[in-house]
Amino acid sequence: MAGGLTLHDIAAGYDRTPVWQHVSGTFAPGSLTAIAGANGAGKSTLVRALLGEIPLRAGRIDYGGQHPRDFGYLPQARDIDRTFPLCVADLVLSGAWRVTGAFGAVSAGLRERAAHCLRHVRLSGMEERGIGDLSAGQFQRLLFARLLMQDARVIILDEPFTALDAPTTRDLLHLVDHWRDEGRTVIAVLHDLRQITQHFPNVVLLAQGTAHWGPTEAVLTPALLERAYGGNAVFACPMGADSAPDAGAAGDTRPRDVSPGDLWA
Ligand SMILES: Nc1ncnc2c1ncn2[C@@H]1O[C@H](COP(=O)(O)OP(=O)(O)OP(=O)(O)O)[C@@H](O)[C@H]1O
Repeated sequence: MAGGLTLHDIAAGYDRTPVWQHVSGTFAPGSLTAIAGANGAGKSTLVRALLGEIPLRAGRIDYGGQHPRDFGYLPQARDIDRTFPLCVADLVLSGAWRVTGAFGAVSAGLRERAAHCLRHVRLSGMEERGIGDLSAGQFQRLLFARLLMQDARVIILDEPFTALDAPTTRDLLHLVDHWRDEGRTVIAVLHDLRQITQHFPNVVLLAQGTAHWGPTEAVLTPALLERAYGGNAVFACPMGADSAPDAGAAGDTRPRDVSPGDLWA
């Protein structure tokens, strides 16, 4: 299936006990799927398995003729070293490494495309800035510009909106919608359940060592949420994302309590 991925009864882990097992399902071409679950449920482990970074304990992944190295991938912000001496333009252009090679010449056409990608995320005029001098939100916009530059059919985002203010989150969610409209396959690890119910039609909910996979309204039920997040049925919903009920000032990242009933309000 071009642009799709199918998991056949896979398991993965780091020691003798798998983090999760018996995970089966399809990320269809042009689909938008969230990966959800409590801290430690194995969301990043699933991302690593999809990227081929860790071996599977069981099962197989049908990549539909694609190679995971061609996927667009946005790691968690905490995993990125921003002290590296790169400017904004260099980082965006690095998204085209498949075209340019590691030390390849950059054509005028590629520079024009890079400028277009920066305009798309509202970073025009910052081309010469060092990446270490950007705010967290500007840096995340830059990473999305790099993904635009990469032009991948499959895009995997690991906690893309954590600690972002409402306008930045809204802009980047628009970009995700745009990718879906273009027929790209988007997979995103998210903690904000309201964001998932409002923007992601499909979800993989990791709970108790396996996955519940399907349409979001069929998976994020009170029973399965309780299975995933434990007995008190109250969930942290990061503020700053405009999806939070009574969202406060931009940049306010205090946790908020949201009950399962609120999710579909
Ligand atoms: N490199 C590793 N070596 C050993 N154990 C690991 C490694 N990486 C993760 N784990 C363990 O695997 C389990 C799943 O971790 P993972 O990071 O996939 O969870 P997560 O759902 O992404 O968590 P979070 O929401 O906190 O980011 C955890 O118990 C974690 O401690």
